[in-house]
Amino acid sequence: MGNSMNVAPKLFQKYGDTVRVGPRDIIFNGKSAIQKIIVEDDLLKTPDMELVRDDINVSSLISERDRTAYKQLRRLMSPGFSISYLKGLEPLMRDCVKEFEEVLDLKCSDSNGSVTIDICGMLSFLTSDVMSATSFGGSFGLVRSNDSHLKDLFINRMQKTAIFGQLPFLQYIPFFPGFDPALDILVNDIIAKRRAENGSKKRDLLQIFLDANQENPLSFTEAHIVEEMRLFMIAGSDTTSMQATFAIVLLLNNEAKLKLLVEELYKAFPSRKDAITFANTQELEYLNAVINEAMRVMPIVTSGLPRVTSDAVVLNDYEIPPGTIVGAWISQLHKDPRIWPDAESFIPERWLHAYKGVEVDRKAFIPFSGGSRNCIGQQFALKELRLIMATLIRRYELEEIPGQSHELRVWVVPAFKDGKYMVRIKPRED
Ligand code: HEM
Repeated sequence: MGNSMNVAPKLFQKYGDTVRVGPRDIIFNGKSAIQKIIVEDDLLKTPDMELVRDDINVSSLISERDRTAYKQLRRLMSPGFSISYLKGLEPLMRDCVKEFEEVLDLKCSDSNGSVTIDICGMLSFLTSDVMSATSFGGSFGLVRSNDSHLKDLFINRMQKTAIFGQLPFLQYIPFFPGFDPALDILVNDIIAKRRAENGSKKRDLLQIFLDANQENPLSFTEAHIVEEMRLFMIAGSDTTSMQATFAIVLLLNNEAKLKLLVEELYKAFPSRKDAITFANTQELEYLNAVINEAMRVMPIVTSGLPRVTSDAVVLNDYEIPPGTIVGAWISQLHKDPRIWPDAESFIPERWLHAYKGVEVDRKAFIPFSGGSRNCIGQQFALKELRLIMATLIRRYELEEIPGQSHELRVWVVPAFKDGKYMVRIKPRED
């Protein structure tokens, strides 16, 4: 798994847009095949989605495969991602970013003005604080405490779930470490605290889960609440933090592009103290172009989106039989030189006007997937990315520590092989 992001592109290069990688397992590149798999035919997720479940009988928004049950879940959770609801989350998100800034400022002043930090680790703490603050009733405070303990509980559980899903016998081997009960204790404490607050009803994801449980305690059980919280914490934190880190890597390695972004941000926020908000970052053209281009060149979804055919379907001129696993490689599509001139290069300008005579083809850019199973957190993530990027780039000078490897490995999302990305950071003058 760790190296699949590097193997698949080589297979496509060698064999073309359709590569059979197992008896009933085919990976696809090409706009029409990917659009058909993900959007037009909206094929079902694969049975191995069950591997991300703690308990095979307890599904979540991410792992539910049955179309009817999935629709009900999605309808239940959609209010938690509506535009008006997201607007209400802004103060909570901004408080987390403000805390991040205070911690950065303190680190700089304690070190005579500038400091070397692992920006990847710090952003991962920040996005976990944002998820816990906006969705589960209170920030974990990881940025302030610099203690990864709470986050590790979620990550370790995810890893164990995947290991036990593939090698179930391990659970029965004496002394093989099982699930750490600390995660359940943490989540159950959060739930108990919210139930005790009965009077002041918050309208966050946790409350949506609790209300669903109160209405239908048999179909949306306590175990479902825990499962949703666990998976939302994972889907909503390291995805955004890694994408922000990748945008920084690209900017620090493309000085001219960084300069253009800094200019746009100085114009929008002449003083270092100017408030950076959802509204005043939404329309910043170059910032949005940088974010799109970073998602294209260094995406966090680096494996194919796996789906399974229920009927025969024609993809890339091949008739694919029912019961075949078909992988839609969006990361490959995003770098297809037939669609993107200078596909491997970081060129935010292509999002502003035709580049080398070619307008961006929006149907060839689906970083949040499409169809019924698209990312429910897309708008949440974009708003968060704009706040984080505008804050970091407007308020700090960043410089990459030279000689670092940019090599990646994939677990749930890609991570640096060295586990960190070090930058020198210094508050900007006004
Ligand atoms: C840059 C950030 C993000 C990217 C690029 C991203 C990308 C994606 C993609 C490609 C999928 C579809 C997977 C598939 O089709 O198999 C997905 C699903 C999902 N994402 Fe995101 N995501 C991001 C951030 C978030 C955030 C912030 C949240 C929550 C607040 C979130 C929650 C989810 C959930 C719950 C699903 C499953 C949806 C379903 O199956 O109905 N994501 N994401």
